[in-house]
Formats: sequence, C-alpha cells, structure tokens
Amino acid sequence: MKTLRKTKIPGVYELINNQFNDQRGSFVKKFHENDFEENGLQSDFKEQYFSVSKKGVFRGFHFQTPPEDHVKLVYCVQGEVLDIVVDLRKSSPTFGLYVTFDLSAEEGNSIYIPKGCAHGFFVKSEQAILVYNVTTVYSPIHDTGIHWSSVKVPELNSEMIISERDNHFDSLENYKSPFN
Ligand SMILES: Cc1cn([C@H]2C[C@H](O)[C@@H](COP(=O)(O)OP(=O)(O)O[C@H]3O[C@@H](C)C(=O)[C@@H](O)[C@H]3O)O2)c(=O)[nH]c1=O
Repeated sequence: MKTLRKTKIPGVYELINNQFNDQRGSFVKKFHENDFEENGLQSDFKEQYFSVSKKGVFRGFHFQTPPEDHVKLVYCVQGEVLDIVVDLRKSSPTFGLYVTFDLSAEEGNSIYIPKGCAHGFFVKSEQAILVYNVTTVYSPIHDTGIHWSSVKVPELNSEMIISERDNHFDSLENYKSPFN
C-alpha cells in the first residue's frame, strides 16, 4: 500500500495502492496481510464477492448487524463510482455523518469500512464492477440498510436505478442503531 488516508469518520480509510503500468496494461495489489496488520487494519477476510452495475445505479446503504457485523474492503476494477460511507455508531463523534470518495479502476484506490458503518455507491461510468472483501460471511437475517434519501448526499436523486429492497429501508432518523 502506498498511502493510507484518514477521513473525518474515525476508522474509515482510503487506501492508495501502487499501480504498475506497461505496454500490456496494469498491475495492482489490493491486499497484503502484513501491510494491513502493521497499519492496524483488520485482515481476517472470510468472503469475497463482486457486483456489476450500469450507469445510474445506486446500491445501498447496506451493513450487517451484530453479531454478524463486519469490516469491508471495497474497490472498483472497472469504471467509476461515487462511494459513500455513513457512520451508524452512536458514540462516534461523526454519528449520522457521511464521507464520499471517487472510487475508480483508473485511480486504483480502495475504501476500508469499519464495523458500524453503512455503505453505498452511485455508478458514474457506463458500467462499474465493485469487489468486496468482508470479515464475516453473508447472513441474510443480519443484512439490512437505511434509505438512501435520508442521507443527504446531493448527488443522489429519485432518478437512480435502485432495487425494491433498497427503496423500502427505514430512514436514518428512524433506524435504531445497534452499534455503539
Ligand atoms: C451481499 C450478498 C447478497 N446475496 C444475494 C442476495 C440477493 O439475492 C442478491 C443481491 O443482493 P443485494 O441486492 O443485497 O446486492 P447489493 O445491493 O449489491 O449488495 C451489496 O451492496 C453494497 C452497497 C455493499 O456494501 C455490499 O456489502 C452488499 O450489501 O445476492 C448473497 O447471496 N450473498 C451476499 O453476500
């Protein structure tokens, strides 16, 4: 990892990776266990998955509740998204606040999201592929979210392509956060 950038939300980091370009294309390493441990980041990932989304899609804001809550490492291997993390930890100085990132394959950056934060993204390119690494496996009964419109991100609007489930989440104000 080249740089670990702090954000205004404690525990949320933007990771900048070395990217090697040559006549064939490029090479980027996204995870190195010792590097994560030396920087105090959790590295015990249990599952990895990716999604492919069209321009104008919004997915989120998602998280898993305790005891199946997890750390998430997210990066884009095709296209460009506006990535958003919302702090749901009641005792955090940034409870209820969000941070945004331009996450792209070209930039080669990654976002480290601690337990207790919700995650979502809006697709800006024709197509975007997002890869996730998580420290607990998928648990449908703990997998939930908050409604996109309750997090006042100016770039989000009702024209977005969004799932039925995402459109029926509680608002941030009404959601009783289980995170401390
Ligand atoms: C997340 C997940 C979904 N699924 C299933 C459930 C459903 O039928 C289908 C699509 O699920 P979703 O609509 O939740 O997919 P998606 O909206 O892409 O969910 C993702 O959103 C972003 C914002 C995140 O942060 C991710 O952690 C994840 O929650 O895949 C799994 O089988 N395993 C999984 O780990």
